[in-house]
Amino acid sequence: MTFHIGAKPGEIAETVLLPGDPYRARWAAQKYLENPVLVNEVRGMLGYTGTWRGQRVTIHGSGMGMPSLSIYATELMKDYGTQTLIRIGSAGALQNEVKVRDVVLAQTASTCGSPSRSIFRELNFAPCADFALLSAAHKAALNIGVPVHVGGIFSSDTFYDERQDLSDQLQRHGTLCVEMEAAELYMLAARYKRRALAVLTISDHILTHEALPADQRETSFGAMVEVALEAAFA
Ligand SMILES: O=P(O)(O)O[C@H]1O[C@H](CO)[C@@H](O)[C@H]1O
Ligand SMILES: O=c1cc[nH]c(=O)[nH]1
Repeated sequence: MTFHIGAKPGEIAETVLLPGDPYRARWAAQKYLENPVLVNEVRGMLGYTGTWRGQRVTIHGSGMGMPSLSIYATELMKDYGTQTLIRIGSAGALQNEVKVRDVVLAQTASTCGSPSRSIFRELNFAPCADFALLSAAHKAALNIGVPVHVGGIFSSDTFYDERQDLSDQLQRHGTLCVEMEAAELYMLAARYKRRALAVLTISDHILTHEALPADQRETSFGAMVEVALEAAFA
């Protein structure tokens, strides 16, 4: 047990999928894992361990934002020995060719600040995905047939953006989408020498304001979960 995770030693798998939403963790575990067992519910942050094609997997909520993600990712790596961490999140599209329901694989994630900012001081560290996971996820997305984009994303500290100038520069420099956790996940994985990837589903479009209807969220998130599982065990 840790401050924030109630699982006993051995109850967390070496591969963990991390949705921001704990209810997405429950949905994905019940839909994709064999024999999912609830291993954490401290603060309502649900985590389930089961198997996928015979391989042990945990699906655990990370909460919203980098401070929350950093707590769970750090405890998973340091206290439970997690080796592979794949975020399965929603994101807002920043490019016209990136459409609602498309999958984005975050090759790198820019940020204005994250919990790791204080240790990097003046260094603008460039967080990046594990290449083997990224490559396997791309192959899996092509096999599944879901539209997929690979490139840079933005991990924001704010959902309600007040910086149109920043959005304009991100868009101008080819940033595919915005979400709120990947940059810190990649920084932590680099620090602890683990594998990390963010697989994202576009839930809304920053330019067109199109959004995924609530009743289509689950079905649209399925491809992302399948891509993450295929990549983890490729
Ligand atoms: O759908 P999740 O994984 O929570 O991800 C996105 O959704 C939340 C904001 O609504 C933030 O956590 C953002 O990163
Ligand atoms: O952080 C996020 C997540 C989904 N959609 C957004 O616009 N922002």
